[in-house]
Amino acid sequence: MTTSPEEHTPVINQGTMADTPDGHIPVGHTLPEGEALLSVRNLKKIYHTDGGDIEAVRNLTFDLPKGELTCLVGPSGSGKTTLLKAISGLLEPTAGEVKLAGNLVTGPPKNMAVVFQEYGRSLYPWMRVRENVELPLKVAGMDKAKRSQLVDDALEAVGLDHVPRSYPWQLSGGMQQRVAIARAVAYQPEVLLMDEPFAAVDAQTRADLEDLVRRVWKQLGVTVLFVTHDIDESVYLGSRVVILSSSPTIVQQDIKIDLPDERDQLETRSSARFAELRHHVYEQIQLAKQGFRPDAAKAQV
Ligand SMILES: Nc1ncnc2c1ncn2[C@@H]1O[C@H](COP(=O)(O)OP(=O)(O)OP(=O)(O)O)[C@@H](O)[C@H]1O
Repeated sequence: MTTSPEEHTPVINQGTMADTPDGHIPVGHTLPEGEALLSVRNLKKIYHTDGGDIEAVRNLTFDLPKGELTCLVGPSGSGKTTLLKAISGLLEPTAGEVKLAGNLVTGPPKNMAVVFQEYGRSLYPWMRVRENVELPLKVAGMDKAKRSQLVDDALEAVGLDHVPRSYPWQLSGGMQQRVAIARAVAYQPEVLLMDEPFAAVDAQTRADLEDLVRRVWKQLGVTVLFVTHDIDESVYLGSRVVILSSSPTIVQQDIKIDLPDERDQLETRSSARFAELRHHVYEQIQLAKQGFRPDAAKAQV
């Protein structure tokens, strides 16, 4: 039986950000000039390879308002990493643009930090925890007293103030990822991009790290874009979930997550609303895997 995404729409509450009555933010919806911290417009990426062109991202448009925690989910190979690289200025898009606070992104922006999945490769093994966290601040030319205070605060925020002199390889995987998060936090970015940061840690540690991200997000008021292929994680973490289609990628659906702001691994995940939202996102991902494309995309060949 063929299904359409409309048939899978859950009953979702009224939100605040230009959303439709059922809680969906219309695909391609943009905020008025000046309201978005990060704007992605008609972003397209084609990889030119010896074996031919690979159109990874076809046309992506969305805005991130300041202070929101948005999760991006999509099937494997749907272009999540490609998108994040383009947003962080590490990859030049084939067409379209990314703007951060109104400025065109053409290289890694100063007010952005990225946390990758592979913490083992993002930390310098010959530097102690404290030095790893401090490094971007040093590179930015910050004075020693201020650096020291920011590193102390960041290590405390991630619960690692007891191991500042350890080397990364002396720590567990979860602790190493916390060092990577501390480094991003100390840098005080306006936007924090996270690319499947917890994919390589065990389930218990992952739950702790999810709560850490929500805590840090609230404390700092930072705007977060969190990429994951884990549906439960996207619903638990986000105030909004953007669902990507399979490649060549477009936004398939954009939904508000109306769970209470205070989240708890046991309470939230066992609530009826969590189950409903999870079910909805799961169905959308299944549709994406089957090659479903929303109406708005059918005209985009
Ligand atoms: N450097 C590259 N050269 C050629 N093709 C690439 C390159 N990087 C990615 N691709 C292709 O672009 C598409 C999107 O890949 P990407 O890694 O961005 O997806 P993803 O959603 O992050 O995948 P995953 O969920 O497996 O991490 C895939 O078809 C991939 O094979």
